[in-house]
Amino acid sequence: MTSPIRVAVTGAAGNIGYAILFRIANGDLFGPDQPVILQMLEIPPAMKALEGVAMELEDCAFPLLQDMVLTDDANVAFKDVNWALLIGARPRSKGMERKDLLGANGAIFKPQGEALNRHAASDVRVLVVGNPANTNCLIAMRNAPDIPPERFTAMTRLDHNRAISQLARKAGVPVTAVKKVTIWGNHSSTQYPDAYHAEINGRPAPEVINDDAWIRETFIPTVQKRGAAVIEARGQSSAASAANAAINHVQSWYHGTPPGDWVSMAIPSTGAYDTPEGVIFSYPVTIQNGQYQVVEGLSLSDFDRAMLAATGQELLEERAAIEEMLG
Ligand SMILES: NC(=O)c1ccc[n+]([C@@H]2O[C@H](COP(=O)([O-])OP(=O)(O)OC[C@H]3O[C@@H](n4cnc5c(N)ncnc54)[C@H](O)[C@@H]3O)[C@@H](O)[C@H]2O)c1
Ligand SMILES: O=C(O)C[C@H](O)C(=O)O
Repeated sequence: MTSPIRVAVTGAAGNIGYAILFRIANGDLFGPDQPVILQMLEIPPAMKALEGVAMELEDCAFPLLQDMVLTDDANVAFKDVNWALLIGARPRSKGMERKDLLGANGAIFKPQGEALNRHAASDVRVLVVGNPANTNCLIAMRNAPDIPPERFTAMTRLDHNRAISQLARKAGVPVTAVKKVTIWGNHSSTQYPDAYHAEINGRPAPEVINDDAWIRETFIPTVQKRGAAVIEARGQSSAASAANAAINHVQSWYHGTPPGDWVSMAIPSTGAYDTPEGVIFSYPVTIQNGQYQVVEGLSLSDFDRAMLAATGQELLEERAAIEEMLG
């Protein structure tokens, strides 16, 4: 029997937790033959709710769900984990920017980075979803000095998926016709959703769209502000689409990217395309055998460069605001 993969999920009794746990237990991350063990972390007041979620997981009788751990101790939750999905954090409410959460949420990621460093399996890979995701990821990474930094990533896949859908709708094509979309930089309203290097049915997206004003004045701000639009409409931040994007992120990292396409992942900056060092920056990446690589050789216009510079600058400012939390 294949040995199980241990997946830690923090904030497991929260909204995203509720949308993601059942899919993981169903085998959506690693396929239909790979058993999993869910190691779920919550804070003490949410433990009772977590017990209810665990009862429901049990009631699904998922064949691949080999065991569950429910705990309010990060040392227990991260014991021997192969994957850590760091979701637990406060969501923003109407009128807030994600970086307004930095003080409250940043403090969660220092002890979690330390606990991962002490207890995770040697092959651990980390996805940070809790906002502000890039800078929380930086905090966790810097407090886990024994884990190779490239194992720490933050989620811009939801923005990536949003961008695909917007382009497909505008072009009147199925989402599968849209490839090579990129989200550059921060998971924030300064992110740069890049349609200029994208393809639709194998042709340059700007040529197919043939409406540059729409790209600049509608597409880019729609993707940048979609999280806020969902909060405005639902009264709560996106949960099912965020869970779906987290599943996609892990799937791509685990199974690889298909030929002729790439995905967006926020990773420790490589300095590529003149991006700032020492932050978690989202790039276009291809993935093979569990290793991601930034797509090289894209030619950037002045507009692209200005957009990258703006989001890079915001990441530097976020880092400066939490400098004391970096190990
Ligand atoms: N990167 C993205 O694209 C993206 C998308 C959607 C949401 N988010 C972010 O994900 C986070 C979670 O969103 P949600 O809707 O599930 O929120 P939620 O409030 O429904 O759930 C968060 C859960 O985290 C728990 N929690 C708080 N502190 C914790 C800690 N120290 N350890 C473990 N658990 C802890 C809470 O008890 C709660 O159950 C928010 O920060 C939200 O902004 C990110
Ligand atoms: O926008 C938010 O605060 C939630 C999330 O980051 C999103 O993009 O939907």
